[in-house]
Amino acid sequence: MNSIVSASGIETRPGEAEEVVRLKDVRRKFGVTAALDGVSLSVKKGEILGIIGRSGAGKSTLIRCLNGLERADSGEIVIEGRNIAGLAEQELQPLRRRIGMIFQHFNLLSAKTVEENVALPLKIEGVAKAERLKRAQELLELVGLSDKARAYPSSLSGGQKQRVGIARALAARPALLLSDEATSALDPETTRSILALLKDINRKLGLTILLITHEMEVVRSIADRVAVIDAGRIVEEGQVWSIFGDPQAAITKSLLGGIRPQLPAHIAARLSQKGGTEAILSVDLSGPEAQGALFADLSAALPHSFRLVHGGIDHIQNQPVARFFIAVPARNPALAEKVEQFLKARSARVEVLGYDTDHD
Ligand SMILES: Nc1ncnc2c1ncn2[C@@H]1O[C@H](COP(=O)(O)OP(=O)(O)OP(=O)(O)O)[C@@H](O)[C@H]1O
Repeated sequence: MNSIVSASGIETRPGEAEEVVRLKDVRRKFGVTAALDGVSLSVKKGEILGIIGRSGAGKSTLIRCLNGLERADSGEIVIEGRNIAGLAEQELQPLRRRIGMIFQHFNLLSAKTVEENVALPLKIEGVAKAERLKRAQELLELVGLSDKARAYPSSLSGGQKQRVGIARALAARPALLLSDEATSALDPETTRSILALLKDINRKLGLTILLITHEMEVVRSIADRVAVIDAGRIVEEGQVWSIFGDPQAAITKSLLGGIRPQLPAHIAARLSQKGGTEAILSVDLSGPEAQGALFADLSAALPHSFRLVHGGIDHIQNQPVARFFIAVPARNPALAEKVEQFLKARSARVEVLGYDTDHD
């Protein structure tokens, strides 16, 4: 197939978006622990990729391999078309500048003013003072902190400190912004404003962002795609609405437990595997099928065949994502079967969770 070499030197096939980052079979062991056990993934230009995983899954090791602080044992780490695995320290430095980073605890220098903090990456690059202060001003305007240029970090709120962190990360016009739990130390309202800022910058500048987080809400609200890492492996990957709407791996279901409707605990506690008066079904569907009148249609087709127990419709990336729990009379197995068939014909994922005798 024909390939095109773009301005950044990356080969792309026609119709394929340019990849800013590509990892291929990256491995890193610490003793017997495989922190990264064959990770392959890519981030396209202008995309926001979220990486989620439980503690110890390998997220920090992945970030450290990407910014060259950690060496992979094997595999390819390609940034803007260049494999950084195996590069010597001096060769790594200019490539490291192509990656901006923001951190949970901001990592600002307390003895420097806000504008000096923002301009620091440019000072390290040897950019003249007037030019770097001009750039710092532009960036402070972008993050809404022009009036704090001469302030010191200690006088700022957590949200303002993270805005400074974002401005500093963008100073050297990076190809990629790595966000390492950047909102984990912030309250929910401040988190929302920082996420809105990141999304805004992503849209305005076409900035590519890779964010590592244990907060599912962060991924839900700004990421385009999500990859789930577990024991050093990517176990699931796809568009956020699709993965959040229909997670396959047990770890993904568990991580998303707090964000997707769950069967209320008191009902779950009394389910048995047979012998109840009602079967409790989970019904998951996303995309266009989740729109509309599924339950009205079911009611019309099979009157008195179910009762809604719990659930709702969310919207992720403008796509409806529905998860409901329904109770179906168990005395008539043929009816329960028809309900299941009806829902599956509408592309729903249906699972019988158990049987209830004591409904409220
Ligand atoms: N320098 C090291 N020496 C020994 N083991 C390490 C080292 N760094 C990471 N590990 C191990 O590798 C695995 C992955 O660790 P990593 O810090 O990448 O996970 P994580 O997903 O970032 O976890 P957390 O969310 O808690 O920060 C863990 O089992 C960890 O104990």
